[in-house]
Amino acid sequence: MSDTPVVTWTTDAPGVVVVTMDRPPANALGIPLLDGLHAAIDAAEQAGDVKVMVITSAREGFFAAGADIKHMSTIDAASFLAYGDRMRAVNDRLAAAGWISIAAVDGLALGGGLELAMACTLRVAGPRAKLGLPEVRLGLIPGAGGTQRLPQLVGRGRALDIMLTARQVPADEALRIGLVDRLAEDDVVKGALELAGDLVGSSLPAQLAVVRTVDAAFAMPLEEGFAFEAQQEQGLFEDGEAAEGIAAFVAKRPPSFA
Ligand SMILES: CCCCCCCCCCCCC[C@H](O)CC(=O)SCCNC(=O)CCNC(=O)[C@H](O)C(C)(C)COP(=O)(O)OP(=O)(O)OC[C@H]1O[C@@H](n2cnc3c(N)ncnc32)[C@H](O)[C@@H]1OP(=O)(O)O
Repeated sequence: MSDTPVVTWTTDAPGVVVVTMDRPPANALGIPLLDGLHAAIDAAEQAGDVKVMVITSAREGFFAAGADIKHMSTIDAASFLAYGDRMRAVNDRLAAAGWISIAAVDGLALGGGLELAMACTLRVAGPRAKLGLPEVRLGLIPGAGGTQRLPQLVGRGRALDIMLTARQVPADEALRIGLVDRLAEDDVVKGALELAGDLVGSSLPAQLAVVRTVDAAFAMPLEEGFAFEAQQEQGLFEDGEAAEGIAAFVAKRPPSFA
């Protein structure tokens, strides 16, 4: 068994961490890779100063090929459930993290690999990116959040088309339908870091409140969503973020946010 870490992380700029998956041959999301992603999230939580996390791949042609089918072929139902829980836990931790996450995809992101990318706040695709949820070809459904997150990004009809046909969506179509947010001409990590650079100057608490409020719009009736929005806005006044942003504007100086 190789002791080469399958997940590494580096800090490329203040507040920005780049997490790289490298599990030969296809970044199948087996236990070693899931454990590595949990460890990277643990490290970011312990650091306490992460504003943006980029998640990418060192595997040529692959972001992540999905759940580890070979592993699934060897386990019983109970282990299958535990495996699914561990995969969903990575996605749920990312979706609720105290930072903005960006999936930098320039290869195949299939099944659980696309579910991982969709659990991130934003997605940047390179020209070689192809994204899909082919689980029906295995007699499965996208069981790590894909049936919930894909329709929120691309709408019901397109989500059904993608999941029912198991097809791979190329980068340009993914941008057009909202499955990815930006296209990088070549170096997808460079593109993700440019996006990170557009994020880090603003208030992270305010950005996280925007993410929570947008997500709430899919989970509650409109009037409750308006009330939740007002509650989030009030919290930003109470924790001083808004006061600092407004004072900085008036004083014509850069804000010093939390
Ligand atoms: C029983 C009660 C349980 C109750 C339910 C409980 C809930 C369970 C929830 C589980 C969580 C679900 C999570 C997720 O939604 C499920 C999935 O992700 S399923 C997997 C989805 N992914 C795929 O289907 C992709 C499969 N791979 C391919 O189609 C092709 O490999 C490819 C990616 C298109 C590449 O094709 P090629 O270029 O031709 O290359 P190869 O096919 O030769 O592959 C190269 C090499 O990589 C290995 N590999 C590729 N994908 C995987 C994979 N997903 N898992 C493991 N290994 C993979 C492939 O075997 C080759 O390896 P080699 O043979 O060379 O050693």
